[in-house]
Amino acid sequence: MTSTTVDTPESSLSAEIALPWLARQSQHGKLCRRLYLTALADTPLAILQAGALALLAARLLGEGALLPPALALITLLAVRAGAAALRARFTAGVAADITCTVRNQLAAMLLRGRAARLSSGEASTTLLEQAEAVGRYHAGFALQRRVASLATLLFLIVAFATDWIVGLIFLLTAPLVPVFMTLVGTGAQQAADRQLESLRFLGGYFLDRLRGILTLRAFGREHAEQQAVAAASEEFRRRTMKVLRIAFLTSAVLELFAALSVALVALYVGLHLLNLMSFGPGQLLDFRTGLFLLLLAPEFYQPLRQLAAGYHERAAAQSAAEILAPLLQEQTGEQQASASALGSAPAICMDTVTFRYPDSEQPTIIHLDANLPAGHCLVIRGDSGTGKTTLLKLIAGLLLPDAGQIRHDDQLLRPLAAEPGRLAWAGQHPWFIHGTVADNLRQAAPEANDAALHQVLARCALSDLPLGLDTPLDENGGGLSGGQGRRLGLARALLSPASLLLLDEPTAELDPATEAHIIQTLREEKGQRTIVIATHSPACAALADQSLWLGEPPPESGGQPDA
Ligand SMILES: Nc1ncnc2c1ncn2[C@@H]1O[C@H](COP(=O)(O)OP(=O)(O)OP(=O)(O)O)[C@@H](O)[C@H]1O
Repeated sequence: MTSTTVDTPESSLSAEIALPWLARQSQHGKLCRRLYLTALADTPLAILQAGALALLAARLLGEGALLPPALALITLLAVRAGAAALRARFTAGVAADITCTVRNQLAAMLLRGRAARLSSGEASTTLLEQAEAVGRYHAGFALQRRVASLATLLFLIVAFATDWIVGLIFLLTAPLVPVFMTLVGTGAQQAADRQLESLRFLGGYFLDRLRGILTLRAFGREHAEQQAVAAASEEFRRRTMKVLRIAFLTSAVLELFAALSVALVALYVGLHLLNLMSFGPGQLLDFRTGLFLLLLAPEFYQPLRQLAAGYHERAAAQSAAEILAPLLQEQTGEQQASASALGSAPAICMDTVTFRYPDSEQPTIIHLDANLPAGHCLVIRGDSGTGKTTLLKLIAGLLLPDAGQIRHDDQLLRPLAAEPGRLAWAGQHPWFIHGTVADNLRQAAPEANDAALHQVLARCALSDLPLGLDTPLDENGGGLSGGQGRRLGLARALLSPASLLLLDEPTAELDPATEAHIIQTLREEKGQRTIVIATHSPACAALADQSLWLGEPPPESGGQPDA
């Protein structure tokens, strides 16, 4: 059997393992099987079609009824066209299914904040382009590789059974395809890697500039940035063209191989039919058999040509898998660690927790220990940049410690998505949906009635909003002042039924009267929920049942952290 499996020397083992692993996540195994069967069905249909056409031509030139081979030919053509249409449909279905599965898993991972190492642009490129490359690879090249192996074997059996010299021509020329693909493999992979790198850069760069467009205008940088985006786009175009050039070159050279091989078979058959050659089984060759072999030749190379045409899909998917596989495997590990949901207010235990951002040389949190009983309030203090927000994210499970453990109620921290509503977060820069104040509050409690919404607004000193619950908001909180936006974020957290509240600077930039109002609200929450607050405010710090200093301890604490 002529194997068409291609493994370039630079193949990364992790990527090769990851690609089938990703495909197995797909729920639609049935669709994959149907695709495989319709793809396989083409080979026997092609052989029968060549046989029927040769018989019809022989009868046209000689004797015999024309109707049976003509009917058989028409039926085979129709069945083959139907199988091809079904195959195209199943291919699209399988590719979409795998892409969707990969996207869902990535999205879940992003929602849980496991993408600290990915910029927004990279994350969007990963979600859109790379997930699609993996889907295309599994429905295209990976499947065609298996189909081409079996089809090649079947054609060889038929060719050897009909005329061993034609069988030998097929056998000797078929390996040219995998050999050539191996030769172009290194170049194709490098080009695909560079294209992907360029796309990721362009995605991140463009998104960042779009976000900061007002700032860029304020500093008169629009033109310079426009040129920089154009340069990045041009680089991406150049790299894409290189990938396409390799893809076209591969296809063109393989077309040439296939044409030469078909010509060789035609020469052999023609010389024998004209009695210009007198060796091998060809001496006994009649017109019908000769035509059958001639028609079989292009069909023999067809699956291999299709394989070669999709070779760049493999390079693109392999580049994508290098990035996707570690992310998704990390997620599986987390899923296995997850267990049952927590009940009411959790106790929190931090055991020698250490955390370092991937880009930083020094850890932000080093060997941190703390024990917070259920329903208590922990206040985290420290100078700016000492890691208060980072610690809140660690407690939320949005970041994972590099060493040590964080436990909620003696159980290892579970992913947020596994227990929606377990905790509520009010950050320094709350995110809002485009809608009204009521729409945003109901993100936390969809069933809450207007009275409950008014009550929570009052508790957060927001009773005087111009249009009350109908005040319109945009994504950045436009429609409210910065302080009102932060308090609305707090109101949303308080409205949720979460048993753990994580609050980042809830009283920052408030006048003393409003701060006292908010502190009173938070005091009322103590006991019912476990609360962790990061703050610079001494008044807010008075809420603490326990406090934790990050960085240099203040002089009044006697030089000791007061955890
Ligand atoms: N995504 C990130 N990647 C790399 N470093 C980060 C990231 N986020 C924060 N840092 C760094 O980690 C350190 C702690 O940041 P963090 O936001 O936790 O500080 P903080 O104590 O909450 O500060 P502040 O009081 O100003 O809000 C800072 O030095 C910051 O530059």
